[in-house]
Amino acid sequence: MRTLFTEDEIAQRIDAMAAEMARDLPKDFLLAPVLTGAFIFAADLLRALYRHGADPHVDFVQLSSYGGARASSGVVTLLKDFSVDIKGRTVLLVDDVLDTGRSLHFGKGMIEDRGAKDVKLCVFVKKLTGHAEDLKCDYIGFEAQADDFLVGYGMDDDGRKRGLPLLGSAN
Ligand SMILES: O=P(O)(O)OC[C@H]1O[C@H](OP(=O)(O)OP(=O)(O)O)[C@H](O)[C@@H]1O
Ligand code: HPA
Repeated sequence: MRTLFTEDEIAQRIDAMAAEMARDLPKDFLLAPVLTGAFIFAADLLRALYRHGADPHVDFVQLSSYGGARASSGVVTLLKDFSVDIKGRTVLLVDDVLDTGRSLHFGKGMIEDRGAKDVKLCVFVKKLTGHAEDLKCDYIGFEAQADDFLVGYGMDDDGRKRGLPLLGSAN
């Protein structure tokens, strides 16, 4: 396992992202993390937002397309829907990694279909893949190479390594 970004680098980057979001987003925005991978990033981001004066509502959605594999199945399955009505709201959809882009594309489509006022996309790390879905992210923490299989900071390798506090590459 190779370290790509340390705990300190991650904390500093999240603080800077939160400062930008707290400045730019409306006071009543909804923070929507995509389970499972985004739960660690979302927890740190939420507390950094609070330190910067933003106090959003939080609601989770759960999507799955990889299972235990290192490559996308190509099909995104909705495992848990939003619990709140998102009509008319500004939603910040938060994921751990953008790879093919299918998951965020799917989540964004759901939010738009439900009549949100605005959808912003935020990702902890964007892989420099030739994205299957052409998605514009509003907030990007880090970039990684397409051939790195990322682990740690919420990201798993067949269910393991989510708790690793840094961002690593398994290959
Ligand atoms: O851009 P993509 O190619 O769609 O890949 C990104 C998605 O893949 C992972 O989810 P996964 O399906 O592995 O579920 P998990 O979050 O439960 O690990 C990750 O958490 C992202 O949601
Ligand atoms: O590189 C990755 N690591 C873990 N989960 C992932 N889901 C998409 N890409 C990745």
